[in-house]
Amino acid sequence: MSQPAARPADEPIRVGVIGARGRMGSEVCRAVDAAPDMDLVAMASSGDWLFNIADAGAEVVVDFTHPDVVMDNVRFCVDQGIHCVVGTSGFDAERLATVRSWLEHKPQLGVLVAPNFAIGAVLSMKFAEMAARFYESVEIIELHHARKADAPSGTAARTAELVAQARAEAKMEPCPDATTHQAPGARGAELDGVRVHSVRLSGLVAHQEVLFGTEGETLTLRHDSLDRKSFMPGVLLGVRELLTHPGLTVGLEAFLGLDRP
Ligand SMILES: NC(=O)C1=CN([C@@H]2O[C@H](COP(=O)(O)OP(=O)(O)OC[C@H]3O[C@@H](n4cnc5c(N)ncnc54)[C@H](OP(=O)(O)O)[C@@H]3O)[C@@H](O)[C@H]2O)C=CC1
Ligand SMILES: O=C(O)C1=N[C@H](C(=O)O)C[C@H](O)C1
Repeated sequence: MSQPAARPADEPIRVGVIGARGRMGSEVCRAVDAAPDMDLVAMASSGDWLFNIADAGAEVVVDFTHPDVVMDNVRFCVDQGIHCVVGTSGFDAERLATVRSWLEHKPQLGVLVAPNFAIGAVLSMKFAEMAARFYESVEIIELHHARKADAPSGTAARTAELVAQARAEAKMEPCPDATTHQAPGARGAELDGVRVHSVRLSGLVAHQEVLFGTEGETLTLRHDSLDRKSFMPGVLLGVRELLTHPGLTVGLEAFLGLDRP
């Protein structure tokens, strides 16, 4: 089984992109191309042979594909000893545990799974986690472009998970909700006890509101990605940091120093 080779620090990082023709993948190719410390050595699209990426000597792969195929791509990278930055959505606890198990025998290899690479989205998730214990009610509204394949978004699922953990630690009751009559879906999906509503609208990119409420006040945390360029600094940071962060990292927080109190 391959391990990543020791690398000279002053050489550009050799990066491959899977999903290179997609909305995110094409933006990543442009960002990597423009980064002075990176070389874009391989681009794979659906139907392409992934071994081209290994043959090109990629050290780090960036994956923006589809929840149905991403696990095969990560498995390929781990088998080939290539670090992997994963932006594709669809990761639950079971998938993360599987990736962790693949990495057990690869002590030098890193995989980053980040539900959202935009700094404001990462901060918003952090702020939601902080606010959760102070408000009896919370609901999430995520709003995306109409071509998005999955609902709810990976960001909303992660936000719900973080909020639910904070509420459980504070031993809070379920959110109050007296609804007894409703049209199917009117109250959204329930994730970890948190209601999540998904809007799909042409013209949007990626947006989220976390609504908190308690006696006499509400707090709304809103983040808007208005352009896919908003994700690029985070993706490039992930590529650089993975070289020195073996194992599975979930979320960009650790690479931004936001995992510390
Ligand atoms: N973490 C983050 O910050 C962000 C995450 N995302 C996530 O990234 C993913 C992609 O989003 P987006 O770029 O909008 O989607 P797109 O549909 O625009 O792009 C996905 C691309 O992946 C290609 N693809 C599908 N299967 C394979 C495969 N087996 N091997 C190689 N390429 C493949 C598709 O090709 P084809 O069209 O030919 O099938 C398509 O070009 C989604 O899960 C989305 O939620 C999006 C934005 C930010
Ligand atoms: O599909 C998208 O566009 C996005 N997907 C990610 C998600 O599902 O959370 C990140 C961001 O919201 C954009």
